[in-house]
Amino acid sequence: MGQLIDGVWHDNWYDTKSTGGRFKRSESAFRNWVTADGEAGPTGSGGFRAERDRYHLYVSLACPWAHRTLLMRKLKGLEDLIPVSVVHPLMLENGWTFDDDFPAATGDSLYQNEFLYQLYLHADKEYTGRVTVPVLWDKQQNTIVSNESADIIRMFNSAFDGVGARAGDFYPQELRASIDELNGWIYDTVNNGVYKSGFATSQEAYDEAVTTLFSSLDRLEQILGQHRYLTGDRLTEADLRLWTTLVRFDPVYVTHFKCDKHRIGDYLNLNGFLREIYQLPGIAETVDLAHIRHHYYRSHKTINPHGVISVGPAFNWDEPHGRDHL
Ligand SMILES: N[C@@H](CCC(=O)N[C@@H](CS)C(=O)NCC(=O)O)C(=O)O
Repeated sequence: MGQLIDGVWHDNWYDTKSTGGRFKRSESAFRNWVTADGEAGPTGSGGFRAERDRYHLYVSLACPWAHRTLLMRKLKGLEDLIPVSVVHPLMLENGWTFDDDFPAATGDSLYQNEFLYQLYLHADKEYTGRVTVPVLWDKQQNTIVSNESADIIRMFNSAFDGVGARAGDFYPQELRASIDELNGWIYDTVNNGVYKSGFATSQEAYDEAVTTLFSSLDRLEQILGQHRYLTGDRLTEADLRLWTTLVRFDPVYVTHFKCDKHRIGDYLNLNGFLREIYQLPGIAETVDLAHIRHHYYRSHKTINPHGVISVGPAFNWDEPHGRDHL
């Protein structure tokens, strides 16, 4: 686990000393957009037109941010348009690697790199910053279009509609204000909240994060008791973004990140919502619990030094979700 500084890899853990034990997530560095016509998107530069067989997605099956992109790729039927490489679940002294000695780890099918940081150097040989997944790669310009999952799912949602994507809009105009508002606090207190709890190195930082996390889960439980999805009766990107954290919660975050006030299985509505989305066509196959559990328990030596993987709770996400009445 480390980062690149002026193009050189340094193996070091997150610095929480300067922030009173608080984990601060860095901003993503590559923020260009694939658009239908190749015009620039909301950030970055233009020149990335939606085309078949031009882009490649690098993910970890363990990572909740990368998982968002796999969900959207699946729902929009982009599997044939945008191939995927999957990193090895362990993220240790070299960061993410392309070792393929773990089921479903593919290696780097484009460049046969050993480490993900080599791909970042391929895009920018002086790169300074974290080396994260997901990465959307452009095979034509040989560079990273984006390493920000929130932006990548927006591109997948609409940019490829003219070149063979499946119909479906998960960020509809009339719900954008509501989706943006939900995304804001869910990102900060839930998606990132579990990491802030787990990576906290002071009691105060942990207490703050875990209290806010469970207040948000209570609030979400209320919302999901009123309607089927977060914004009403339609599945949107806000639901997908929440869901990738929920699916990791009981198998990992409860014990590994000390998010142990309640399990998702204890909440009627959150648990039904988790199951309903899990049961949508194609979604269960995006969930790889072996990658998820091996990654967290074995990569974070500061919080689980011996890498022992807990037995994990029993659950069955195939049971009826009970949300048809909503
Ligand atoms: N804001 C980024 C965050 C991505 C991210 O932090 N990914 C984690 C994996 S779950 C990662 O690659 N971490 C490596 C590191 O921080 O060095 C996004 O949503 O795409």
